[in-house]
Amino acid sequence: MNQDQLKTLVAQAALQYIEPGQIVGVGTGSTVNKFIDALATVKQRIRGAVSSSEASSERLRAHGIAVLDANAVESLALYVDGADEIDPHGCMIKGGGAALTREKIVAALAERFICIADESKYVPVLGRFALPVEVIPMAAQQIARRFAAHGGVATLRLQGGQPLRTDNGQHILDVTGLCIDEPLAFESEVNNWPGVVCVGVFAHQKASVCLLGTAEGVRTLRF
Ligand SMILES: O=C(CO)[C@H](O)[C@H](O)COP(=O)(O)O
Repeated sequence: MNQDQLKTLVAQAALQYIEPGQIVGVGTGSTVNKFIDALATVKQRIRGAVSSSEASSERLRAHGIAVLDANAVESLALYVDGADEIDPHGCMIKGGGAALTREKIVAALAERFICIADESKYVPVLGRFALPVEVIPMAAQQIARRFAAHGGVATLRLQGGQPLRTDNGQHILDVTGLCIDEPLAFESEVNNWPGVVCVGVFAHQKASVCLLGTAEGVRTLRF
């Protein structure tokens, strides 16, 4: 099976967690797009979705799935999203699709985070994937210098030759050269740096379950 087929497999497997009448938290990315398509097949059974990006909202609406405002919801039973990396404790790097801030907000509403990922995302230690960090533009260089003190190299993410603007109107730094072996402490530290909107380490909002697509089928990891 190729990576695309593995994404389809785990996206469909996530449907087993959907219960009648639920409002589903929905992430962002190519794996989640497949989940949204799968969710459309059971849309009569759910009340709607809280979405983590404009792109996911658009896809949900195109399928006729109601998109609710996060402020209108007190809690969600579950949040389904992909990851760029996931470690053996369920901590993740996310934000490859630049939606990390809203992803963390919706994940924080949910009792359970169901991560859907192909096996290439499963790593012993986080940090091989460049860590996305959403920043206020005027703080970008000082944040880059702080990462340099940690051995990281921060690069401003571009789109069409211009700094990418997130759904929140901010910039993204992608940081290479990090070895994130204490994700909880690292997430807390970076969150405290002035100008950081959101760091793409998900340790406080880690996965409860990961549906990992492998050549042998879906492996369920519980954390
Ligand atoms: O964090 C994300 C978007 O901000 C995605 O979940 C992550 O990038 C994985 O994406 P994909 O399913 O396309 O591999």
